[in-house]
Parts: sequence; structure tokens; C-alpha cells
Amino acid sequence: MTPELLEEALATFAVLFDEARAAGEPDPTAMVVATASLDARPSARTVLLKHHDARGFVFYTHLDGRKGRDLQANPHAALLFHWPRVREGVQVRIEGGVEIVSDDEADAYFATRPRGSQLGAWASIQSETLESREVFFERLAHVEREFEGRDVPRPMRWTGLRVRPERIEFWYGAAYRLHERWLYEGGLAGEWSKRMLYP
Ligand SMILES: Cc1cc2nc3c(=O)[nH]c(=O)nc-3n(C[C@H](O)[C@H](O)[C@H](O)COP(=O)(O)O)c2cc1C
Ligand SMILES: Cc1ncc(COP(=O)(O)O)c(CN)c1O
Repeated sequence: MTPELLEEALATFAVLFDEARAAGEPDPTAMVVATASLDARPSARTVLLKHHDARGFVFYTHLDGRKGRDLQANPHAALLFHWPRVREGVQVRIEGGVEIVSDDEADAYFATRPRGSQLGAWASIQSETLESREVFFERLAHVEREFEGRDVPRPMRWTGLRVRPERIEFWYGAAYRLHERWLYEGGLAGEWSKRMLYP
């Protein structure tokens, strides 16, 4: 068992995340999440990292949108951060299995969102065909009336997804493409290993 290597990787992530903030990255929490459908078609989009700890990396979304459907059918994801302002440029790649966060955790995060964003989560049928912006704003107005004078509850199908890291790679840019890559990999028995990769 070498869980200390996982701790080392998570600590490295924390240091780089702080550096990204200090370096003035527009949004260090922005990450690309790649999913694959059951018929193995990949797709990618940007989401925001809302929580990370030893259990994994959490973002929030609709379960019935495209990524939500992909991840329920095939619960594996890849996350990608690119922070060009950190050091000579840093890229972090995280891959692993995905699980839905607890209702309590999702409720707690949803409660912190601006009311407008809470209402938007009710009004949006994520990834479905939208006939016009007018239709969307009518739905929003309907939702506003529905929740007038009371707290907006979390839509049941809007929740957090946690990527449990199985592979974490740190890529550090260097001159002449002589980049430095460190790959941390978790084994089936919970042991972690670490090695460098050619750039
Ligand atoms: C900077 C940025 C941050 C975003 N953050 C999120 C997010 O945290 N959750 C989310 O569902 N969509 C977020 N989006 C929208 C997604 O990129 C995407 O359009 C949406 O989730 C639908 O993706 P899907 O059809 O693959 O499910 C964000 C977009 C951008 C550009
Ligand atoms: C559709 C959607 N859902 C969720 C989020 C997550 O971020 P927040 O909770 O800060 O709105 C975003 C961020 N852009 C988003 O666009």
C-alpha cells in the first residue's frame, strides 16, 4: 500500500491550484470533462470544479443532459486543467470512475448558488432542443412564479458528480518541448505508483 503517493499527488494539485489563482488565471476552477457514451463516442465540455478532497473532484450538472447520460451509462471520466500562467505552463489530467454525490452534499452546494442560477437550473432542460430564447425565458418566468416567496429547492436531477482519481498526471511545460510529466497511478489494491513519461 502506498496511499502516501496519492496524498502527494493531491498536495501537488493543491499547490498548483493556489499558484493558478495567484498567477491570475481567469478561472482556475474551469476544467474540461470528457465522457464517452456506451457506443464509445467521446465528448468534452467545460465545467467548474466546486469541491476536491481525498475522495475526488466534484462538479455540478444535470443528470439528464448529454454528459449526465453518458456518465450514468458509462461512469468513467477524464478531467483536464490547463493553466498557461503557472510556471512555464501546467496541465493536469485526472481520470477515474464517477459517482453521484450525496443528496445532502448537493443540497448544500445548491443552496449557495445565486437565486437566478437556482431558477435557471429548473428552467433548463439541459442538452434538449430549444425552439427559441423566448421559450426559455417563458419557462424561467413560470419557474419564478412557482417559487415566489420561498427558497428554491434543488431539482432532483441536478446534482454533483465526483470523479475518483485513478490516474493523475502533472505536465510542466519546458523550453524546446522538453516538458516534464509525472504520472501517478492507482492500482486495484489501492496502492499508488509514480513515474515520469517522455514528453
Ligand atoms: C467556463 C464554463 C463553465 C461551465 N460550467 C458548467 C458546470 O459547472 N456545469 C454544467 O452543467 N455546465 C457548465 N458549463 C456548460 C457546459 O460546458 C455545457 O455546455 C453544458 O453542461 C452541456 O453539456 P452536455 O450537453 O455535454 O451535457 C460551463 C461552460 C463554460 C464555458
Ligand atoms: C449550466 C451551468 N451549470 C452549473 C454551473 C456551475 O457553476 P455555478 O454553480 O457557479 O453556476 C455553470 C457554470 N458556468 C453552468 O454554466
